[in-house]
Order: sequence, then C-alpha cells, then structure tokens
Amino acid sequence: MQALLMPVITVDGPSGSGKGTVCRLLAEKLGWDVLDSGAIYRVLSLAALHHQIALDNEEALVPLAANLDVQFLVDSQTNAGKVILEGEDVSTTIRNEEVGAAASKVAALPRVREALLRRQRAFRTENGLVADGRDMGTVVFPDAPLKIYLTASAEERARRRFVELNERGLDVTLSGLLEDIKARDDRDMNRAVAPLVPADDAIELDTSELNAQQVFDKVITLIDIAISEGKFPKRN
Ligand SMILES: Nc1ncnc2c1ncn2[C@@H]1O[C@H](COP(=O)(O)OP(=O)(O)OP(=O)(O)O)[C@@H](O)[C@H]1O
Ligand SMILES: Nc1ccn([C@H]2C[C@H](O)[C@@H](COP(=O)(O)O)O2)c(=O)n1
Repeated sequence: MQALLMPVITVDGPSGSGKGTVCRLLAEKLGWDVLDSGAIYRVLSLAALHHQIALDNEEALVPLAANLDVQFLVDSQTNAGKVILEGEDVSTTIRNEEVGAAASKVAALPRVREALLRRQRAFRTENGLVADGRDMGTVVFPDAPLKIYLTASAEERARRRFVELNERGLDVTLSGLLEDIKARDDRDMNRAVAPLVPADDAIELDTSELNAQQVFDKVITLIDIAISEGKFPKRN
C-alpha cells in the first residue's frame, strides 16, 4: 500500500552505465523527484578533503556524514541541479574523476553508509522518486516496485566518459579512464557492505549497444508493464 502512495523506481549499476542520464529523463517525463545518491558520497568525500580528514578515517567521517551541510537545489529557470556544500556551489567540482574515486573509498566504510541511510530515504515523498546509485534496490529501497540494473562494458563506459570529459575541455586519456573505471568497479563490487550487485528482483539492461533514447524507451516500456501489473498508479 505504501509503495502505491510513494512509488520508487531504483536504477543501480556501475559508473558510466547511464544511470544519471536515464534517471533525469524519467523524472522529467513522470514529474517525479530524483535521488542522485552518488552525489551524496561525492559531497562527503569533498567535505573530508576540505576538513583534512583521511578517506579511511571512519571515526571522523561518521559525524561528518551525519551532519553533512549539503543542499540539492534545482534552478527554477534552467531546471539544472545545483549542489551546495557548506554554502559553496560544488556542482561542477563533484563531477571530477578524482572526486568519484574518493567517493568510492568513503562509500566502502559501513558506518558511513549507515549514517547516510536516513538522508537518502527522506527523498521518498508522495511525489514519486527515481533513485540512482549502487544499492538503491538492495538496501535503501528494497520494497521498490520496479528495480533496474544498468550495465555496459567497461570499454564502452570509458569511451562515454572520455567523450564527456573531452567536451568539458579536460585532458584525459582513454586508457587512464578505463583503468579508473575498472578500479572503481572492483572497489564498489567487492566491498563488504552493500556491494554493487543487482537486486534479486531487478531487471538487468545492457546499454553497451544502446543510445540514451533507446535506454529511456526500454525503461518506459518496463514502467508500463509494471503499471499494467498494478505496481504503480497510472501515469499521465
Ligand atoms: N546509452 C548511452 N549511450 C551513450 N552515451 C551515454 C548513454 N547513456 C549515458 N551516456 C553518456 O555517458 C556518460 C555517463 O553517463 P551517466 O553519467 O548517465 O552514467 P552514470 O551511470 O550515472 O555514471 P556515474 O555512476 O559515474 O555517475 C555521460 O556523458 C552520458 O551523456
Ligand atoms: N548508492 C551509492 C551511490 C554511490 N556510491 C559510491 C560508489 C561510487 O563509485 C561513488 C560515486 O558514485 P557516482 O556519482 O559515480 O554514481 O559513490 C555508493 O557506494 N552507493
């Protein structure tokens, strides 16, 4: 009954599989909110850096996580998301590869994950939520009526990131990005707590050969099937 009032679609998968892209498109189409849980881990790692806390210092990171002064805003004119950490706009900084790697390190600490759980669950309101991450379907919203697990080959994911970072004018190499992606996969998939794995009831979608629009269309079909099975209220 609760799921009908506050529907959640979870989208998990490795870095570069296209979670963020499809979640934004879905949220726009459905008029639902988005939880970018990776951004929370990214912001925490940046805060650790600012406060000179080592990325493996769980004792110091837990209170930092519990009291993290972060705001996720949406620019009403451009509709672009904005992330404010301790009063500073960090929307661009948190997207750097170094911050992604640092986020993956703090995310391996069990008590840090615990400290961030309530904050993530609070994104679920009567609006409906599309939740993007690594453990959305397994840990944070295990009762979600629709769970998607996106994958793509590491080579394709590195290629996508290469195109994106080149467009942003950053000096990166394809081989360096492939190495980073494999290291991040290894850390995220093999940690002791909430490792990146598909939930038992997740639907897996390999996006290696699909463009973003094709992925979106496939997910919309899955939503329509879920609606026909009575798992979601009808969409407009
Ligand atoms: N199906 C697709 N085909 C080609 N490029 C894509 C596809 N989906 C997303 N992209 C592009 O690939 C890059 C990574 O996509 P996105 O940020 O959505 O992935 P992600 O899974 O959210 O990654 P991360 O977990 O690191 O945040 C972006 O530049 C995006 O525009
Ligand atoms: N639910 C989540 C979301 C993210 N993380 C960690 C692991 C990722 O490598 C890192 C950055 O995430 P991204 O922004 O690339 O999606 O944060 C996690 O452990 N659990």
